[in-house]
Amino acid sequence: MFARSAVRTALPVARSFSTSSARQTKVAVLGAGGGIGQPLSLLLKNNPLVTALNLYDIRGAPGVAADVSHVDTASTVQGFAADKLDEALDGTEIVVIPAGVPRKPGMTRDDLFNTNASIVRDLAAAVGRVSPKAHILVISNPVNSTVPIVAATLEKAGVFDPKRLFGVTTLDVVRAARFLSEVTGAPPSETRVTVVGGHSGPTIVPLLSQTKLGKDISGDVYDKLVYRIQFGGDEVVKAKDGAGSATLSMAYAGATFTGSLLRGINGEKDVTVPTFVKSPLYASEGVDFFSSLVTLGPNGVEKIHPIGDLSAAEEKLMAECLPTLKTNIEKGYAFVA
Ligand SMILES: NC(=O)c1ccc[n+]([C@@H]2O[C@H](COP(=O)([O-])OP(=O)(O)OC[C@H]3O[C@@H](n4cnc5c(N)ncnc54)[C@H](O)[C@@H]3O)[C@@H](O)[C@H]2O)c1
Ligand SMILES: O=C(O)C[C@H](O)C(=O)O
Repeated sequence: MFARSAVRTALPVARSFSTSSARQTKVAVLGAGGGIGQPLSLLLKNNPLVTALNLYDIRGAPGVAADVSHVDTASTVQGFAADKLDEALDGTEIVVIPAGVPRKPGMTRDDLFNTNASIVRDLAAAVGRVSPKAHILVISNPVNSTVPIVAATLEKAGVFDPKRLFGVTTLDVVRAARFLSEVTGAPPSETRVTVVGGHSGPTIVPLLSQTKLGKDISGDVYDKLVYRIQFGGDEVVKAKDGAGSATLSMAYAGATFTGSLLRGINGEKDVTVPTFVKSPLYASEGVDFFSSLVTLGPNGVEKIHPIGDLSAAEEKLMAECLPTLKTNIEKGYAFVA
């Protein structure tokens, strides 16, 4: 459908940078006391491009902040209790949102909508009021709906900038690299896969045909690999047996994506990773948000890359993805309207 994109699909992990020329960047984590929030805050404390870290939660953030603040990196850390949201957001350039409830076995991500939609809407409204220029990174599920909820909330407030809103789909990319490496025996650094679409079961579309080591996988091995990438979240939910969903791998993925955005904001060129953004790619089919390779720059989204050539199997996956994604997005919009 589209010409194959020439961009590199490698997943940049959080790396060390010289901070001498880096600008000051205050990052807020909303939901910092949770299963994702705590390790994510620790990993962000370890990123030299973060100069100040504001940790907010309705429960426990000051304790997490006191703990993380002892790590001997340069950034400052402050914790904010439930009634201090505006203070937590003041002056922030990046707001990462892992606030909300996780799944239990037997639930879909969409089953979280009733609880998480209002949490995300209220946090987005506060960001729009206090830090309208902040980049917002949404982790809370269902991502396919919570990102449109944030967009619609900011639109209502007259401050929506589509270049600054991201659904974090990095865990799908992390899983795809890991699982493909298990099939091929090659290290994950050589098995990077662009994963497009959304973040739930059939809306997750791994483009194995565009990878050197994945393009010839077929038959049962292909089907099982795609299924594992699409339903990797369920694997963790089942193994945790009622105690939640992925937290540690998600913290790694969230810190990786935040690190990529920080590098783009700081002027590094060609930082190109998959993320769920307001996108023209399938807008003609009524799908306003879509995850694909995006180049990140000082103002957030710099370029949304074409999907590239799809194999017949991927065309089929895409045909399954789009109607569900469209429904999920419309549900998010409708909640705010
Ligand atoms: N995008 C992804 O790939 C991905 C991966 C894993 C989990 N998730 C999602 O992330 C969310 C969090 O998962 P978790 O395991 O950390 O859950 P958790 O229950 O361990 O933590 C959630 C935290 O959010 C806090 N919270 C609730 N309401 C809040 C509010 N109004 N303001 C601030 N904080 C609030 C809670 O107090 C809690 O500390 C879930 O919705 C989960 O489905 C997304
Ligand atoms: O599976 C979940 O509910 C959490 C997350 O979206 C994941 O992919 O691990």
